[in-house]
Amino acid sequence: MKKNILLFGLAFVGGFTYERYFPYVKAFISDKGQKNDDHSFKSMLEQGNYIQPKVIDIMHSSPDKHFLHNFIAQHNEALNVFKIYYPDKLEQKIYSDNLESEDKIHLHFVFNAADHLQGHSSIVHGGLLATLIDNAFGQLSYLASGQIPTATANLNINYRKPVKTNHDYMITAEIDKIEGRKVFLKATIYDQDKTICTEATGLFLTVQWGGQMWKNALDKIKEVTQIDDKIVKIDQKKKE
Ligand SMILES: CCCCCCCCCCCCCCCC(=O)SCCNC(=O)CCNC(=O)[C@H](O)C(C)(C)COP(=O)(O)OP(=O)(O)OC[C@H]1O[C@@H](n2cnc3c(N)ncnc32)[C@H](O)[C@@H]1OP(=O)(O)O
Repeated sequence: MKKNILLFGLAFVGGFTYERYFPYVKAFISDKGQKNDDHSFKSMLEQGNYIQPKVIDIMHSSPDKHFLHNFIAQHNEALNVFKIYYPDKLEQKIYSDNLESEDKIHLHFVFNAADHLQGHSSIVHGGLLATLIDNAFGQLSYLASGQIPTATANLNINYRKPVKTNHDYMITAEIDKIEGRKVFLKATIYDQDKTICTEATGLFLTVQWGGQMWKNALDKIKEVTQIDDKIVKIDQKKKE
């Protein structure tokens, strides 16, 4: 009888652990994120010591619902390339203290949109560019405000040149200033010749929404990956 209870208990705990962690483990060991590792900006980002945290690939593959990650990044035919790069010094701060408001932290997002994301023929839909920039601002402001969720209060976009499908582009997002709950950001989309195609500014405000959801997601990922040890440093990888 006791043995049966013990077996039942073990099965229950095993099932719970499997249910909770397996999707993350699967995402972590999957090579999904490695398929589109090459792009036009790779050597430039390597020289600038930008890293590509593995956690981002996990977020793209995770079962947690998120608009961009689930709708676009996971759609096999939408983005030929979608890679997020953080500066090395940001990596050390993600799970610890706040970024200093004066830090000019940059995040870089490299993307190459497939034909499925065109508006006019061979031109990436402007709404997609707004989404990518909004999401970049959302990540950066979340990290810059010490992992407090933020909401878009204002987003301005100047579309200077068409962004073409099936070409590599880079979004650079940075903090302009932080004043209390207000995070002011700016972003630029460059083509492979470093020509500016799109410029944006944004105002994000810290809010009470969904903080626990993001915290839970990051905690789960952290537990599975022991993130501090497993973040992939592309410059180190290259030297190996
Ligand atoms: C390891 C890596 C992990 C990464 C992990 C990343 C996780 C994280 C990723 C998340 C990535 C998703 C990113 C999606 C981002 C959205 O899509 S959010 C959804 C779209 N946005 C919305 O729905 C917001 C709708 N608006 C609102 O709810 C409210 O207007 C707001 C924005 C919360 C502000 O309302 P409030 O809190 O009542 O603030 P309020 O008192 O009105 O204003 C405060 C101040 O801001 C100013 N202000 C407010 N609005 C404006 C405005 N539009 N323009 C100028 N000033 C304004 C006010 O004038 C006031 O200024 P002061 O008088 O204090 O100087």
